[in-house]
Amino acid sequence: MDAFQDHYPENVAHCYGCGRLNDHGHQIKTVWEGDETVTRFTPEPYHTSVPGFVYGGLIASLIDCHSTGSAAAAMYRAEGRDLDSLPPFRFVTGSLHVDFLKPTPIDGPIELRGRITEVKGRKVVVETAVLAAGVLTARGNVVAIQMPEDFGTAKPG
Ligand SMILES: CCCCCCCCCCCCCC(=O)SCCNC(=O)CCNC(=O)[C@H](O)C(C)(C)COP(=O)(O)OP(=O)(O)OC[C@H]1O[C@@H](n2cnc3c(N)ncnc32)[C@H](O)[C@@H]1OP(=O)(O)O
Repeated sequence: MDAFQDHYPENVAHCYGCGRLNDHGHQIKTVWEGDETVTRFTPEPYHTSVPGFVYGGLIASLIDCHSTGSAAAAMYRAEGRDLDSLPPFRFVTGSLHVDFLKPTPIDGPIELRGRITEVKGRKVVVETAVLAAGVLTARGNVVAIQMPEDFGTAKPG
């Protein structure tokens, strides 16, 4: 099955976390499983924090891009639109909160399971459970905001 990220327009497909065109990035892939969004990622040995465990910044990064992708997919779903239909929905991170509940073992795949808890205007809130071998090790809460037309061009105020 195609992942959400396979449908990102080329000009937003370079993100370090989720861009399919970023050779150095994580290139995560997220799909619907019922009402949950799911990303599976296998960490490399160099993603270490304490030996044997995953670096927390990687977990935050995975939650971040899993959530922005989930937000876009949720908005398409809410409008009954195909992921390739135009104009495309693009979401950036307004807020990223992570609770690290337990060390995450590095020796196997990590699963992120997201639930959409709010869709309002340009905002989508995604809650994500991070599991390693079925054990909940972290929880994320992301407020994703539809990218403004002038993103990156507004002058600092
Ligand atoms: C399938 C195809 C999909 C394509 C997708 C490709 C994506 C690829 C990209 C991948 C990216 C990967 C990920 C990355 O790395 S994204 C890179 C990291 N993120 C950024 O650089 C974002 C920088 N910030 C901004 O540009 C602006 O501040 C944004 C756009 C976020 C909001 O500024 P804007 O002026 O536009 O917003 P608004 O004031 O009209 O508010 C609108 C609503 O939002 C609510 N709000 C705002 N901020 C926050 C906050 N911090 N916490 C909680 N809520 C917040 C606000 O209360 C309001 O809600 P409500 O009052 O209506 O309820």
